[in-house]
Amino acid sequence: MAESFSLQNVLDTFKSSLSENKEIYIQYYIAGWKELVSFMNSLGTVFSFISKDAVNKIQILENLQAGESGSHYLTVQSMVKYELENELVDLTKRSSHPESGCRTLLRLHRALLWLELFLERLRTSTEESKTSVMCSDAYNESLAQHHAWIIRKATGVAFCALPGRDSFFQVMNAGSEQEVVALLGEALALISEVHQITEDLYGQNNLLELP
Ligand SMILES: CCCCCCCC/C=C\CCCCCCCC(=O)N[C@@H](COP(=O)(O)O)[C@H](O)/C=C/CCCCCCCCCCCCC
Repeated sequence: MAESFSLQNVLDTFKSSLSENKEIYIQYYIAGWKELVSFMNSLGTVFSFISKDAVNKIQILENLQAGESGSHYLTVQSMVKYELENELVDLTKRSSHPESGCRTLLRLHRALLWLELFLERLRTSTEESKTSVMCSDAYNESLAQHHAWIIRKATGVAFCALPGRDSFFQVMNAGSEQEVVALLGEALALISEVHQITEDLYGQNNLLELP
């Protein structure tokens, strides 16, 4: 398991991603994902195909931030405005802008819903609950509808290799079970807020189905 991983770190980075006026700083949003990916890497090579895709998407966003138009990629709101005003988003099929920031962040945004559903299941789970079941139920309610059959199959296999509930509670590094449950509640409120702000922004701009 990743030694330095803690749920508090994830909570802190997502907290930093929200500005006073509820804009989302891409740098911290990405940092939250990096924490999660480092945890996933510690679970074994069966998860490599998932973490490679997440890392690839994080890298695309980091490249945009480091590029000559980087100042427009400060927040999700400024990115959406800039890319739409400058016609930098493929809206109906992938063509001239296959790796726009809007499209790339949408994939992570959908995965954030999976995370929210999974953590909520963990929070309310009992000793008998199976992480593989919680994880695949959350996946089926969120990301699965956006994935091809082959990805759904591979993902199902990977879920079977997940460690048990006790290991998850330990790796969160948040103390006793009651403390973990309390911290999960706090993290969930924040993740849900970040998700909802992005969902509303993308919905208002018809960006929720970007190819
Ligand atoms: C104590 C905390 C517990 C929670 C720890 C969670 C750690 C999760 C870390 C990272 C999650 C990975 C995020 C994956 C992003 C996937 C984006 C995506 O949907 N990509 C697909 C579409 O992209 P395009 O082809 O349109 O560019 C792509 O096809 C996907 C390929 C790989 C499979 C993605 C499966 C995602 C499953 C998410 C569950 C992860 C389970 C990890 C369990 C710890």
